[in-house]
Amino acid sequence: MDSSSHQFNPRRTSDKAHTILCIDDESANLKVLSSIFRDHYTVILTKNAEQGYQKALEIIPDLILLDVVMPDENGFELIKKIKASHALAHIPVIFITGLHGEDDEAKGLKLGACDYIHKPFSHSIIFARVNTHLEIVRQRKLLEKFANFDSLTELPNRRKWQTDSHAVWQNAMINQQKINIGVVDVDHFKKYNDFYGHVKGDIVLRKISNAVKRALYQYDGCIYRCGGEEFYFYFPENTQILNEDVLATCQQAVNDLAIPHQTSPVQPYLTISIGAVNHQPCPNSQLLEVIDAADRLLYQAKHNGRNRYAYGNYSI
Ligand SMILES: Nc1nc2c(ncn2[C@@H]2O[C@H](COP(=O)(O)OP(=O)(O)OP(=O)(O)O)[C@@H](O)[C@H]2O)c(=O)[nH]1
Repeated sequence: MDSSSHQFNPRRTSDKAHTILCIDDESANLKVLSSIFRDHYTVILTKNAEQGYQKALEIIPDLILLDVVMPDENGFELIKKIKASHALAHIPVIFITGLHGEDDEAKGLKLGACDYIHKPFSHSIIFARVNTHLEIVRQRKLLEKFANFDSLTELPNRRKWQTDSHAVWQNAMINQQKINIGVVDVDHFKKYNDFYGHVKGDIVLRKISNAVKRALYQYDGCIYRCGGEEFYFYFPENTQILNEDVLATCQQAVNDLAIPHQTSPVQPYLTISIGAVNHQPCPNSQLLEVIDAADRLLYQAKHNGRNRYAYGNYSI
């Protein structure tokens, strides 16, 4: 390895917001890698494949620098495990190795590595290459954020609901756990917009969604913006508190904001209505039917005067 300086201007990814996991059995190599990157990134060092794999699962790094020749399990075996893991497959892996053969390099790239760097390496070149891959990571994260989050409320959006709710559903089915699924809707929001204007409407939508989010988080619940002023949520069955109390907490969190709504026939402040069901997912039940049931209960809550929740069990 040469010791040429790597003190050139790092790009936007150099704010220590990223974590690099280095896996190499040679302490001297780990030391050099650490010295190259530690001023710009969080660097985690591990000395063998198993330790590296466990650490990767624990911290989910942004990039992995991986040696090939190591005792016990080599880097080629480890990358297969990484690429087969749902949690780790997306992480870019760069081989740093003394194996210079064309076949080895081709094998490493075919196994899913995004780059293959020969030892001895230039400090400035490895730094530049890692920077390039971390820039791609940064852009991928940004894209994921745009795709999965609502820009107004910063809540996860309908697309994210579709993936998360499916996972929550499957998990509840496997663990024989009941879940609560519901719909929140702001009361007389059209009247609010008409009277106060859409800009204020946007601001209060953000306040309301944040209040419900904070309330639900206490109970491991999560809320998603799935329509204009309509939000879907779930929270697991909780042995410490009645499910209906969770709904009452959400309701109260919005009432406590005391956002004036002069033209509301319900209260002189903004309120929400909630429809929610308790359900044990099973192979014969479907998420869409459960949401429909929650929606019917929401309608009931609206019909019965708003600023309330309607809750029930849903079984098939
Ligand atoms: N400011 C703002 N308004 C929104 C947004 N999305 C939807 N809305 C408004 O939300 C209102 C929803 O109106 P309706 O569906 O008639 O429902 P509502 O007036 O809340 O009445 P109920 O639901 O029956 O209590 C409409 O005026 C939409 O324009 C948004 O992002 N910002």
